Amino acid sequence: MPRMSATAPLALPPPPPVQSDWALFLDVDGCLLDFADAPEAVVVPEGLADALARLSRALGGALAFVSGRRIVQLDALFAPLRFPSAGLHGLELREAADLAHVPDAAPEALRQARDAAERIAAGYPGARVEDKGIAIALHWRAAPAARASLEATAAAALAQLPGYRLQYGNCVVELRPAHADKGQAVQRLMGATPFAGRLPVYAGDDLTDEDAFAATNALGGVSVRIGHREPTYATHTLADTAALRAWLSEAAARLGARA
Ligand SMILES: O=P(O)(O)OC[C@H]1O[C@H](O[C@H]2O[C@H](CO)[C@@H](O)[C@H](O)[C@H]2O)[C@H](O)[C@@H](O)[C@@H]1O
Repeated sequence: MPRMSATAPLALPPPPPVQSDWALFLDVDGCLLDFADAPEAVVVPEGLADALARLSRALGGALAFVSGRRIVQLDALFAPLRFPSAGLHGLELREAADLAHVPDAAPEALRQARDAAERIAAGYPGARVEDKGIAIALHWRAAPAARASLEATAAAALAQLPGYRLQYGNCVVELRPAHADKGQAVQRLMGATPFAGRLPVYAGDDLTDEDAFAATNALGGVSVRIGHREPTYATHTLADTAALRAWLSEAAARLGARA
């Protein structure tokens, strides 16, 4: 596995144009979509769903979302499209449009942690507790003052939740089962049709995407960091969500015309 740069930021190159023999894995929040103050407030920009559908067809269906969100949320955001997807940071997996692996119900200690976090969030307008079933996300994007209390609640709850881990992200800490990650999701998807035999290419922005960058690199693929977060395992970079969408739109127009 390549070493993550922990000192001076690496001058990473932009990725090459998308090729028809690639398997494309896309993170969602902060990568495909701009951040919003709350999970349900994100907007799918005009034309993005069409571009993804065209690109998916041009790649023989080898385009998947790999997200911290639940797959059901991804389907709702991009309805009526249903892409192969990994949800909950790799805990949920749907290799094809009609297949889903649904994890177990939440343990009692997680429900108690959710209730405790909701009591804290009530004191900070804008703070959010997102209930994702077997995982919860404590958000402070619109209420930075809530951060310390939410982080402390999550850390305390972790002691009562064997098999769980904290997942830090952009203005969020999550309590989630530890037994899967986005890297494992990429490995699993690459073993399935229509991904197998293609070159894996992964785009993402956050800490949870580093597992996928490392897995993609180990498979000889191309990993693309969106934004400037350091250190990273990524081998390539694009400046922001708009640059990623432009890269995908160009590919949809070029490869879609040939398909
Ligand atoms: O793996 P991703 O697709 O990037 O999902 C990671 C988390 O994304 C969402 O939270 C983030 O986006 C929100 C909407 O823009 C924003 O309000 C929040 O501050 C971000 O952390 C989502 O709500 C989480 O469940 C995902 O795990």
